[in-house]
Amino acid sequence: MSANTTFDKQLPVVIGADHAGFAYKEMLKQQLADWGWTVDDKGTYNTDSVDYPDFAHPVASAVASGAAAFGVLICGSGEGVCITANKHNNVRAALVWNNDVAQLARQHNNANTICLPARFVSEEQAKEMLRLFIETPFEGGRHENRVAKIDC
Ligand SMILES: O=C(CO)[C@H](O)[C@H](O)[C@H](O)COP(=O)(O)O
Repeated sequence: MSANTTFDKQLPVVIGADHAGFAYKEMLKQQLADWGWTVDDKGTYNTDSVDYPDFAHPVASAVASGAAAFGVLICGSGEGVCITANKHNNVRAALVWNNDVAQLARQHNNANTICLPARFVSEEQAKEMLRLFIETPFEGGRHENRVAKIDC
C-alpha cells in the first residue's frame, strides 16, 4: 500500500493522542514512517490517564504555524481532540470515522488535521482512513469560498 500525498512532504507530520489513543498513535507513527514521512510526536508517551487538550493544542499550533504538513490526533471518540484543535485559526480538524468521510474532509473541507476515534475503529480502518486522507486532494471550486469563510 502506498501513500502518495497532496501535502508537503518536506515538512513533518505532527501527531498527538491521549491515553485512549496512545496505542494507535504508536501504530500510525510507524505507518507514516513506512510511507516516508518524518513524524513529530507531541505525546502522550504511555497509557497513563491524561487530558487530551495538553496534546491537541501543540499539534494544532504546529499545523496553524505552517511548521507541519498536517496533523494527526487520536483520542477515544476523536471528539475531544477535534474540538480542541478547531479552536486554532488555520486549523481545519476533521473527525473521520469511515473512508468516505476521510475523502470528503479533504475534497470539500481542505482539512489539515485528521482526528481518529481509537475506541470505535479498528487499527486497519484507522490506517486506511489516514491513507485516504493523505492521498485525496482538495477539490476547490465551490468549496474555496466556503473554506475561506471558516476562520473568524
Ligand atoms: O475526549 C474524549 C471524548 O470526547 C476522548 O474520547 C477521551 O479519550 C476520553 O474522554 C477518555 O476517557 P477516559 O474514561 O478518561 O479514558
